Amino acid sequence: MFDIVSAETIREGAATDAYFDRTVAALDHAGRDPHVVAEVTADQFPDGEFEVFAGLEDAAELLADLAVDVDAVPEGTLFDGGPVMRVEGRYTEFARFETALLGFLSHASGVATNALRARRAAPDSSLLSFGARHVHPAIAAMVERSALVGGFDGFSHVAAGELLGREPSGTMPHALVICFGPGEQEAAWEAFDAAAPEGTPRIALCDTYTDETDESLRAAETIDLDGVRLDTTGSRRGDFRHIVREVRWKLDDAGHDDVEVFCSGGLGPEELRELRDVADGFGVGGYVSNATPVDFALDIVEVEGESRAKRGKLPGRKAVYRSADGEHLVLPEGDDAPADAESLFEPLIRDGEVVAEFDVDAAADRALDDAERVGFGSGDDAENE
Ligand SMILES: O=P(O)(O)OC[C@H]1O[C@H](OP(=O)(O)OP(=O)(O)O)[C@H](O)[C@@H]1O
Repeated sequence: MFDIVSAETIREGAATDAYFDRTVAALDHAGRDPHVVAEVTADQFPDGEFEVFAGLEDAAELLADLAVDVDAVPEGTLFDGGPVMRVEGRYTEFARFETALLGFLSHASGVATNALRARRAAPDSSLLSFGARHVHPAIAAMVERSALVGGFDGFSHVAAGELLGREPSGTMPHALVICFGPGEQEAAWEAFDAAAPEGTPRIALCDTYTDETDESLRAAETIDLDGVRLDTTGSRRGDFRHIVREVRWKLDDAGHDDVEVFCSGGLGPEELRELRDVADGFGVGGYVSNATPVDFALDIVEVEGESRAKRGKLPGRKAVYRSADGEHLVLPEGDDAPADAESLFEPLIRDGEVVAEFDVDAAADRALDDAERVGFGSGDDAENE
C-alpha cells in the first residue's frame, strides 16, 4: 500500500482534520446546525500582490452532491485579496470538507502562479512542465493541469496526459545516451528516431559526453532533427547564454537553421528572461512543481443571516469586482459598485449540482489577460520569483 489518501476517502470528507469531526459531533450533541456563509480568502484586503486562482474543478468535484450553494471567481483569475469562493449551507454539511477544499485550491493556485511567472518571463517561447519528478506522484496531474492554467504549452507526465486528455511531451533522458556509451551518441539518436512514433518531434539531448556544439552538429547530421535540448549540468554551465548562442551559430553555419534549440535544468523566470531571445523553448521543472501553496483560509462570515466573524476577518458576505485597470474591489454584497467594475463571482454549485464548466485553455487566457492588465510577472516583481 502506498501512503496515499484515496479519491474515495477525499470525496466522502474523511480527508479532514480531526477537529472538524469533533466539531460536527459537538454541534450534533448540542442540536445546533446553523445556516452559514463561509468565504475562502488569502488576504482580507487587496494588496496589489497577485496570485492565480486554480484547483476549482477538483473543488467542485469535492463539494458536488452536498446541500450547499457555492460561488467562485473563475479559474485563471488573478486575485490580490478578498474572497475567491463563497460556500453557503448548513455548517455540518460541509465542515469536514474544509481541509481538502483548501488543499485543492492552495496547492494548485501556488503552482499556477509560478507557471504564470515563468510564462510571463518567456511570453513567446515553447514552455513545457518537467517537474513531476519533484513531487508525490499522486499529485502529478494537479501540477501539470495547473501549469497549463498558468500558460504552459504542455507537460511531460504520461498519466497526467491520460487524465487531462493531452499528449505528454518529451523525447529522451541522458539515460538513453549513457546506455549506448561514449562515441555512440549517434546510435542512441538513431534508435530514438527509429522507435518514436511519426508525430513525435525529433529532439536530441546534446550534452551527455562531449560539448553541446559538438553533439548538436552530430545529431543534426545523423537524423532528420527538429531540435536539440541542452540540459547542461550546473557545474559545467559557465555562461549558459553563450553556450546556447554558440550552438545556434554553429547549427546555422552548418546549414541547420531549421533545428530549434531547447533548454532545461534548474530554470526559473530569471534564466528564462536571460535565454528567451536565443532559445526556442524551455523545460521547467522545480520552479513550477515546487511552488509554495497559496495561504487560503475558510472563514464563516455570516450565521443565520447575521454578519459574524472572528477577530481580524471581515464579517458579512462580500462581492468581488475587478475594475477596468485590473484592481480588485471587495464590497459588502448589495453595495453599489463603480459602473466600470466587473463582478467576478460566478455560480459553481447550486443545491449540490455543479453548474459551472471548466476549460483549461479559457483559464489560461484569463490568467494571461489579467497578468497583462495588472503587470504581473513583468520582471518588476522579481523578488517574488
Ligand atoms: O531542473 P528542473 O527545472 O527541475 O527540471 C527537471 C529536470 O529534470 C531533468 O533533468 P535530469 O538531469 O534529471 O535529466 P536526466 O534524467 O536526463 O539526467 C530534466 O532534464 C530537467 O533538467
